[in-house]
Amino acid sequence: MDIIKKREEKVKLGEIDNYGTDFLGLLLQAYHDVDENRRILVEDLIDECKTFYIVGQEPINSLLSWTVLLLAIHTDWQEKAREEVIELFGHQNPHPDDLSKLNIVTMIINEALRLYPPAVGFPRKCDSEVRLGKFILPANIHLFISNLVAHHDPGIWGDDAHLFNPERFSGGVAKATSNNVAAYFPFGFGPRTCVGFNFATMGAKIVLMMILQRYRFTLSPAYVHSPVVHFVLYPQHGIQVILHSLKSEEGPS
Ligand code: HEM
Repeated sequence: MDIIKKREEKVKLGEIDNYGTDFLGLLLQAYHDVDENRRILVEDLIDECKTFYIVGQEPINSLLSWTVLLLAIHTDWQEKAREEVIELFGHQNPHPDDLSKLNIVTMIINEALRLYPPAVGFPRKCDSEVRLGKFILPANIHLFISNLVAHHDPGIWGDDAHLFNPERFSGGVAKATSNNVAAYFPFGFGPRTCVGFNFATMGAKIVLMMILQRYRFTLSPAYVHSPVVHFVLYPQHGIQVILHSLKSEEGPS
């Protein structure tokens, strides 16, 4: 509330002439909208801030944790990813405009999201009776649509569904799912699909690349595999890896 009040105060005192063009600014404009029908309540404003604060961090932390685990085990893919990053960016910080050039890193992120989707599913309610394949779903039924289940279905992904194989995404999602793209939905689908999709994948790629530029990592014997769902899918006991600085490997410079 402090941040909100400070911004409102600045507008009141004429220090700034609008609430700002960032997300909070847009929410504040909606809260102060002169048109009653468009105006939002202070509770809505606070709820939106809470939602973005939580969903803006936890799922990305989850994605990065599982990706680091997978690459600590599959060091061949870690090496391939590092080669790609060094070739594209050298030791410079990656620039968001160049992320579309990434191939291997994108395949790895896709595969990590398949095996360990941070949001393992989402609830839906049928407004009216609907046919879903051979099922008739009655009105008002509550459903939990699990991407975790779909992402591990050998009928879609093949016998290696449970294995880490980023190569399956080399031709994109359509090829990986044999043109059944709805079978892969780490960010949901339809009108309520994740609004943070681009931000999340961009952030995760940048952090991963910055780690790859600086460290080789292997799995610590202390690691105990125990994925649990508590809002997101996270490693209950953390992910212990051993970092090897690439600077020290290169020798003194
Ligand atoms: C790896 C990271 C993320 C994953 C896997 C993820 C996944 C999801 C999923 C599965 C949904 C439900 C979609 C549906 O009901 O169809 C969702 C909704 C949402 N996500 Fe994300 N998310 C991630 C990051 C983010 C970030 C960074 C933000 C914001 C900065 C964000 C904001 C939202 C919001 C606001 C919704 C609700 C959309 C609505 O109900 O209209 N997410 N996300």
